[in-house]
Amino acid sequence: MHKTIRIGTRDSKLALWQAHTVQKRLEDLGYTTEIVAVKSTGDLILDKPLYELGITGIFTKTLDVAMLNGTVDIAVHSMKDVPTLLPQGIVQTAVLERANVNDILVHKGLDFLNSEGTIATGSLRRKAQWLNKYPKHAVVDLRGNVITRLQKLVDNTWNAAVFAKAGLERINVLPEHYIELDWMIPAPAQGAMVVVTLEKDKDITEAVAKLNDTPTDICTHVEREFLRILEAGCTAPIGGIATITDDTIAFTGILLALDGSKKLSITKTDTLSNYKGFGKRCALEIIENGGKELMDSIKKEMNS
Ligand SMILES: NCc1[nH]cc(CCC(=O)O)c1CC(=O)O
Repeated sequence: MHKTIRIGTRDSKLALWQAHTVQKRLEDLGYTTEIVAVKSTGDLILDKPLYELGITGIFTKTLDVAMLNGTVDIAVHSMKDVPTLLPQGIVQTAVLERANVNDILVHKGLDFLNSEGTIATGSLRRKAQWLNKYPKHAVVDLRGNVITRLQKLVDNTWNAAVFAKAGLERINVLPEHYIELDWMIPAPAQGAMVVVTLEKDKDITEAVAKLNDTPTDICTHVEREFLRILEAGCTAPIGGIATITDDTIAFTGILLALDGSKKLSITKTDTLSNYKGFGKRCALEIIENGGKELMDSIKKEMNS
């Protein structure tokens, strides 16, 4: 293949780091590439919580359009920002080996943990899990790219804010004062990067497929299947993490009330070769055990 592969990416520092990582991997395989950075709607609207914007795929839509218009050949995304159903004509081609999956708390001292305090996050999942564990705390909204959010934490009186560790590590801004939130269940596919291609571009799809890491592909498949079945197109506080040990795949998934007052969780294992449908089986078990009612009340509250 002689064509230059045009790599579409958002223009945040984290997105560019991820695109450059994919670029290097493709060039190591002998392909010629070029980075094309675009601003996405999700980065332009900073004053509203993400879940109020009412658009799924707010971070990915601009790049989807660029691909379908033929402005770029492939796009690199943080996989957790990608809607579980891709637009017609766009296919998931490679999931890169996953980095750290955990959330961390960046803080100004931890005394508040056992009393009252305020933490900042724009994520329904993080907010609900935080309030479930610390019902006396307040949670305020925090939007913007990683650097903006770190700066807002410095500029405000909040005690702490939650971040994906992978995001801070990648752009080398992990602060000194942080703790691992090993009890918090991450977003499905957190810490994984995905490369999407146009289904009709057989040569490019074949080239990009060489970057796929099978274990990460399988774990994120299970996590996103759990998400897709549970949420059915609506955003909700949902977390999910799968891990592989030898021939076994383990999954933990959660669904919470928006205010953290209810939490449904599931932990299950299966043989690795049964991974297809495993996420769905876990989601159906949650739905049967009170998840349906909880999802209905979340949808009602979000639409009111
Ligand atoms: N929602 C924004 C977003 N998308 C991906 C990452 C970090 C990298 C990752 O989790 O893959 C972040 C920042 C964060 O959640 O703190």
